[in-house]
Amino acid sequence: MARAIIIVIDSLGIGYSPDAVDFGDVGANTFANLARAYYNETGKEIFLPNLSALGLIKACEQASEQKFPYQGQEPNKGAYGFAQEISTGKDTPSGHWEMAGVPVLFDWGYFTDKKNSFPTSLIDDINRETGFDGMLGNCHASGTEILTRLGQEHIKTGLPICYTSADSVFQIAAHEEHFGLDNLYKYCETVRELLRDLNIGRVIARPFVGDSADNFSRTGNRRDYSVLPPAPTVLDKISQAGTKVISVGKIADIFAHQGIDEKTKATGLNALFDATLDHINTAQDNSLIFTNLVNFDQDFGHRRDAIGYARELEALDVRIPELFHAMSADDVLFLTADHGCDPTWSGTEHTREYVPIIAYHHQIDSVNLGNRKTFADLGQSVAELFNVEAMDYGTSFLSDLYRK
Ligand SMILES: O=P(O)(O)O[C@H]1O[C@H](CO)[C@@H](O)[C@H]1O
Ligand SMILES: [Mn+2]
Ligand SMILES: [Mn+2]
Repeated sequence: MARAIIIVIDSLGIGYSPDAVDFGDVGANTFANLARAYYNETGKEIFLPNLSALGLIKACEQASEQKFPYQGQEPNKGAYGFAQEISTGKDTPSGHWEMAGVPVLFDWGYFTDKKNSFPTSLIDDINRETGFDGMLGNCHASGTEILTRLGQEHIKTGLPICYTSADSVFQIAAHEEHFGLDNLYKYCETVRELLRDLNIGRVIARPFVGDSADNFSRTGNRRDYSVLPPAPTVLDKISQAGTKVISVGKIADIFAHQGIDEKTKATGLNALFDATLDHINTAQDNSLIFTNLVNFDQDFGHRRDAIGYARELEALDVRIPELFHAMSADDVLFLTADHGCDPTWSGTEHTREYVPIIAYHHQIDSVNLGNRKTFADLGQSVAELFNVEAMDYGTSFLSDLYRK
């Protein structure tokens, strides 16, 4: 039986979607805009020979009806299309759950006030349950900027740094040594519990190290505490039917550990990629290897670092042939994204965009999958591939991958 590999290039949007106006994101295009910025600042075209051969550039050109500078090839071995999100939010869980066949059609709870973001009653409950005298932050912030601003005070006072964003999140930054990793995780678990009536998607532990504002840096020990997806995802269905579902990176956290049979964590693009390859080299038949490449979003998208993002895409492109080499005759590879995060856009938030859907197996010709109406088309295709009952959302494109 087949194996499937899904790799999420976290935040690689390919052009603002028709509903971007509701998000203030008309004009955003993570991929095209970073390629332009890279060309304008370095004089070089982004070099993506492998991802372009799979159709990534074409998918973006189709989604946005725009051209941008790149060096690569015409699509010649893969299926490529662009998918619109039907979930209400442009956050990571919504994007991942939708691609797994379960869009988020309800509204998340949000902390909308930029300052004094958390309700006083919630802060009181947190202080009482955790035994702390207070918290720092209590505002909207970028996770790196807030360390520069409050990291020192955190070390001095021992109080955790709590912040949020336009996403449905409660984030907690704390020093790995001064505050301690276990204490941070314990604090997060308490907050997760106290948020139960507010419909907040995730509590995120953001541990960091360093001894001054110049060198505070976040570590790979981030942990996401997600609520459960609103319905069984394709991961639950195939896992129950006997497919081994293997998470690489933060996939397991995003799915609240539902429908996951094995997990490997790793930090950084190359380590995540190596872990994915290890699983492709060893996983039994009838497995799904599901990887999230968080660095694109966390280190470049939110940091509004277009040049870094472009270089990271080139670094990913170089490694694509290793995937082909590791894949067996029946294996199917999917590349996609969960939302946009245009590094040339104002602010530091995600952007409402189409995402690419790329598929590859060794016998595939170049196939244009066109405009997909929901990310759930991927989940529906995975359901068909592993022979489980159809999901409620999405249209499978599996047969298109074997069209001659
Ligand atoms: O600025 P940092 O801490 O990276 O936060 C970002 O990461 C969160 C989760 O993706 C988003 O809500 C966004 O605010
Ligand atoms: Mn994401
Ligand atoms: Mn993000």
